[in-house]
Amino acid sequence: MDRIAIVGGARLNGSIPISGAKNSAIKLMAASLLTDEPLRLTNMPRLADTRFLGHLLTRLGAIIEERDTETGPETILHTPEIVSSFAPYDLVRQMRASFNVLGPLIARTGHAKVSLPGGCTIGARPVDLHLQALEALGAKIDLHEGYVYATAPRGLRGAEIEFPFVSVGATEHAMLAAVLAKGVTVLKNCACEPEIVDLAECLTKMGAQIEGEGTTTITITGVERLHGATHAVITDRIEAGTYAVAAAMAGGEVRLTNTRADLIEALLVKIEEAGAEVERTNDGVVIRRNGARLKAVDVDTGVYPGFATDLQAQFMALMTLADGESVIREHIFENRFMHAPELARLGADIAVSGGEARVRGVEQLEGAPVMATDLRASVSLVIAGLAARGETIVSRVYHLDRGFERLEEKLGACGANVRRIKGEAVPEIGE
Ligand SMILES: CC(=O)N[C@H]1[C@@H](OP(=O)(O)OP(=O)(O)OC[C@H]2O[C@@H](n3ccc(=O)[nH]c3=O)[C@H](O)[C@@H]2O)O[C@H](CO)[C@@H](O)[C@@H]1O
Ligand SMILES: C=C(OP(=O)(O)O)C(=O)O
Repeated sequence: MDRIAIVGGARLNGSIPISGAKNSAIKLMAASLLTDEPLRLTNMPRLADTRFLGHLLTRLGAIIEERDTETGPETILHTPEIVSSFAPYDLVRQMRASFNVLGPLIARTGHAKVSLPGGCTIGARPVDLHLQALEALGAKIDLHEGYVYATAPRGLRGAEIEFPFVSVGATEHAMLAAVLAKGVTVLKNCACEPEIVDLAECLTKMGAQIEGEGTTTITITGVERLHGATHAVITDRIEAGTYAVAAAMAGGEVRLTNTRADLIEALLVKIEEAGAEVERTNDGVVIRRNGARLKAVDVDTGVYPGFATDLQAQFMALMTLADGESVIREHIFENRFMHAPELARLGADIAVSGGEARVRGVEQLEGAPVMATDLRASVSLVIAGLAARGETIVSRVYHLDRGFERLEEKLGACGANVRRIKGEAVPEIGE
């Protein structure tokens, strides 16, 4: 298993191009199952998660071609025929979003057998809302031995569905099924995340009829069939936010390009409150910090446009060096503070109680061996390592590789001392 070594102390100066969003790309890849024509996705991130999902889609009948073009990486997904409606445990357990093949499989073939999903262990993460939405659309769902068995022999029918609380994955899953259902579907209390808007825009290019994406009510008029399209994956706001925090932590001046400041406004306001300078540009954002000490700032995670839970660990790393006490409350996932004890190994002073963490800033962190526990937790340890005295070695970085493309290269180009220590290969899923 690879590890990442960081020697702290270097300021960051330079430019970082932000990749396409993992959390959008994987849903768009699932959407490709809805048509027998090719879907061409540009601005595609090359990540462990997109690779794993590629293995699953190939098993279901997709032909996938990855290209590096002058305008960037792209992937063409073409599923002329669904050759199997079975998504096995080994190909679904690694990543939550693999479960999103269930809706498209039912919509296209009328039946599916899909393993219950995995993903970051940041809470219980049930899929009850996904299944309730599919049932409301006319699917018959049974659960046996860790698998969802779904049938809809007469096809899916439009319905009115009100989610009892906001779920990104359930909103997307319902959209993926409803686009081919007969009649009109009205989804209420939907998530408004930018990745949902991106999915709606791609599905619309494929011929779907969708209104209201980005608001809490989405109306979908089902169509008989969808066709091929070309779509650019939206910028990864979590990657952008992560490097914004890294720049604030290490100091210096970092320009983030190929992204949108408006998508991380809730974070940028907090970075400004903490004392770093933020300049919103046409294609991203510039973060500057001189040597002055950061100030403690409180944060509450929330649904979009609130402060993203996927940036909470990174912000906690930043607060470990702030002057004063910062209170960080996690409202989305019940177990998303696993980075706290690892940050403590570097000298951070953090007290966790339920969904609240109190971070009392210290003058200096010191490098130490630490362990990545999930995707965003792992990058928070890298961020802390950038400002720690001496060397920090982060193990289990396969978590990080799920969602950060060429991290060492991107940080290294700005002067960070970050290198990968190659270890034994982790067996690749599906191989
Ligand atoms: C691959 C992907 O896009 N992952 C993102 C997605 O996860 P994901 O789609 O899993 O997150 P949700 O918005 O669904 O989860 C929100 C909350 O609802 C709960 N819940 C969800 C579904 C359900 O059927 N039942 C239920 O109880 C979850 O356990 C959680 O407590 O949105 C999260 C919230 O922005 C992000 O942190 C993840 O990075
Ligand atoms: C939690 C995440 O991913 P997943 O939902 O696949 O676990 C994430 O992207 O931060």
